[in-house]
Amino acid sequence: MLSAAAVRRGDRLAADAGLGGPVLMETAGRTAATLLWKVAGPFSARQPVVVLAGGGNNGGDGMVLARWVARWAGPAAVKVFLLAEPGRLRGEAAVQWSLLARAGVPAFALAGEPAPGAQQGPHQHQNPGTGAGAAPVAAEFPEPGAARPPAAGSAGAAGPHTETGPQPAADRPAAGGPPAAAGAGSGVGLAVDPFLDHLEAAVARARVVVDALLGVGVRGAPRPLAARALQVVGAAGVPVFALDLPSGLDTDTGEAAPVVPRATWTATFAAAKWGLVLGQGPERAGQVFVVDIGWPQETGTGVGGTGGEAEAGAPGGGTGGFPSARVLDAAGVAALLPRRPWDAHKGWAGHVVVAGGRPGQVGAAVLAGTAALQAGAGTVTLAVPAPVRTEAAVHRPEIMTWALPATAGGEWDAAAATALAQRERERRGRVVRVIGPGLGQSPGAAACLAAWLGLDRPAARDPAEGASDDDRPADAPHGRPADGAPGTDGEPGARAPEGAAAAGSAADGPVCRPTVLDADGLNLAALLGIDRLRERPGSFPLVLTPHPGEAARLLGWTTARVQAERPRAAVELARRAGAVAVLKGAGTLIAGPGGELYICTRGHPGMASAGMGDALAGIVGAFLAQGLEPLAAALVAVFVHALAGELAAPAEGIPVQATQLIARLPEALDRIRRGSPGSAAALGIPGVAWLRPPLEGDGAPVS
Ligand SMILES: NC(=O)C1=CN([C@@H]2O[C@H](COP(=O)(O)OP(=O)(O)OC[C@H]3O[C@@H](n4cnc5c(N)ncnc54)[C@H](OP(=O)(O)O)[C@@H]3O)[C@@H](O)[C@H]2O)[C@H](O)CC1
Ligand SMILES: [K+]
Repeated sequence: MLSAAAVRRGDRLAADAGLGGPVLMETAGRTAATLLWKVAGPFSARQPVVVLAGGGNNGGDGMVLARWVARWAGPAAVKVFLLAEPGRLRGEAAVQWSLLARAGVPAFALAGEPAPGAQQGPHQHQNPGTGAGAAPVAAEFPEPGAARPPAAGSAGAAGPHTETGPQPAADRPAAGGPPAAAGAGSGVGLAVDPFLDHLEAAVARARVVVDALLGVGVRGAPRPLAARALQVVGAAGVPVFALDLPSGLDTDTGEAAPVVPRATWTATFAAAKWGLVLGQGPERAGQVFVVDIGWPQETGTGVGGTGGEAEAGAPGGGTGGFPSARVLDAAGVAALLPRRPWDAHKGWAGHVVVAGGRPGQVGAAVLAGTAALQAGAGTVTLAVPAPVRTEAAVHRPEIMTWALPATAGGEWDAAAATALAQRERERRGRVVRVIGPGLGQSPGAAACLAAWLGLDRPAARDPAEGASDDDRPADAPHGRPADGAPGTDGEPGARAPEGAAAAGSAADGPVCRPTVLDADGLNLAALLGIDRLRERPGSFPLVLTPHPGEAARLLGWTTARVQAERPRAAVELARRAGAVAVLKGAGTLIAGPGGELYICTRGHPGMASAGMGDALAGIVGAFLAQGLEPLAAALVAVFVHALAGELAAPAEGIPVQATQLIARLPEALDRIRRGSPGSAAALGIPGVAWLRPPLEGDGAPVS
């Protein structure tokens, strides 16, 4: 997942490695043409493709695509509208414009003044690739006010002609003339209004419109002329296939002016861009495909190396804009999953203690505990205030309950901190805490949290912890992943050293254990101060799972700022807490304390419902309990949670209840192990992968 600045850097690295613009553009345009054919083809003169091209390299990509469609289906199957004066094109776009002429692709462009001394007429395309000798380079597309009548022999001169050869100027359609004349009158330069009229007529009859107007080079909202052309496209109601980004979408933030197209498909090049997953990006981009255009592997990007879904890394770690992130994929997650030895017993898979619940909010703790169980925890206990114990116990017979000291009103009492630690010591095996679901923010709960985090007094190691792994087979793999796991680099999978799994205070006091903080656990931590979390004794594994509101409280930002700067917010949470941070929401982000950043593109809006966060916290706890290091546990949990949410939904966006998601967790795990969800192979085009494969829910199989 890249910022605009990182894309520019990746481009430079590719060029330095000998893969210059022409090669990359040809790969981009041709692969996009193949993909377009697959999703919307076949094309013909009766089912044509209309390409709206801009004067930059995004337009160049569109012209390459047009050339290939013409080659496969004949020139009449495609029509190009260049919203620029051909004489002002430079570099690769100029080369592609002249190649269009040789391919006989019908095209319209804006009229411009011929350059002094420029050759006129059909011969000018003999001078390809320079754009030189043509009009002086303009800094901008002409605006409506600057529209000029078509100048005979001007704009069309350097550009395409028809399959029947260049036509005399007299054959060109007059302004407002019949667009069907595109064959005979192609390559002509038109004033703005007739250009837009022709575009409108062509789009109305098109099978699909390719949006190649603006890519990552866009600055600000589309200017008036570009906006008018995009309006024409949007009004037609024809499916739109966007190249790199829907034109005008901000590459980094996903901000979109109203005219930015709502594409049905977007083919994005080299790696996904933040703007496709943030802000309005997801609703404007439609189904996003990541196209490997051959950036050298050293740039750290591309989809080729994974054998799976989109994986996009940081060329040099991301410069400017947002930090770069890796896209979680099924293959990478599968490599991190814990593998149970055949003789595993329940102690092997650890013990999850959910500390939460209070009168009226017992369900949150129950959901976290049930999710932990379904995700593979060996044993699960709900540690709750005594008055709600029975209520907590009735849901799942497999789950134990501990009744802890409570106030008269049933809230947490400060004495519960020590009571919980005492009960935990009676357990063998790895104990992991999930603190927060339904906890409340009472003074007693706050005191407990500080004690559990070891932030109430100096702490030391828990002597009981030394025996914790005794009942684990000596050679149990603890889910250690293969090194170099694609999609995750393997590094998060390394299991935390045994000693790091727990640190704490004297045997009679509170003990610190691997911990997941969620919900009110986070709100109370915000009151303690996020920076204090770094002071926790022994730096025991800690995973924070805030939603944007909780993240805002932790960081002292507004929720709006967190949402506008999600990548930065996630990295900041992890850095300041010295912990793993999971910033929930559409495109959940997972950040490690060392600056690692991942994004999960799976899941769907139907998962925005009560109890989903509680379930996720429990799942993270389950993978910590099964021996995964915190970053690996968070990555696996987020992906499994999202996939289970997809499996539980009959269709995208249909509401899913937390209990339904939890019921699908074993199936989600199984699918990931088998490597089935959304593999690139299912798409059938090497080097092209879904950023977010189609929903695999009930009744919605991958097609
Ligand atoms: N990632 C890769 O390795 C490759 C990407 N390719 C494609 O190239 C584009 C980026 O190309 P670039 O030429 O840098 O920029 P664009 O084509 O996106 O846009 C530049 C033109 O847009 C005009 N512009 C800019 N802002 C606006 C605006 N707000 N309204 C209207 N017009 C605007 C700009 O005009 P100026 O007068 O402002 O200069 C340019 O005309 C990338 O997205 C990929 O599609 C390569 O093909 C392969 C390698
Ligand atoms: K575009």
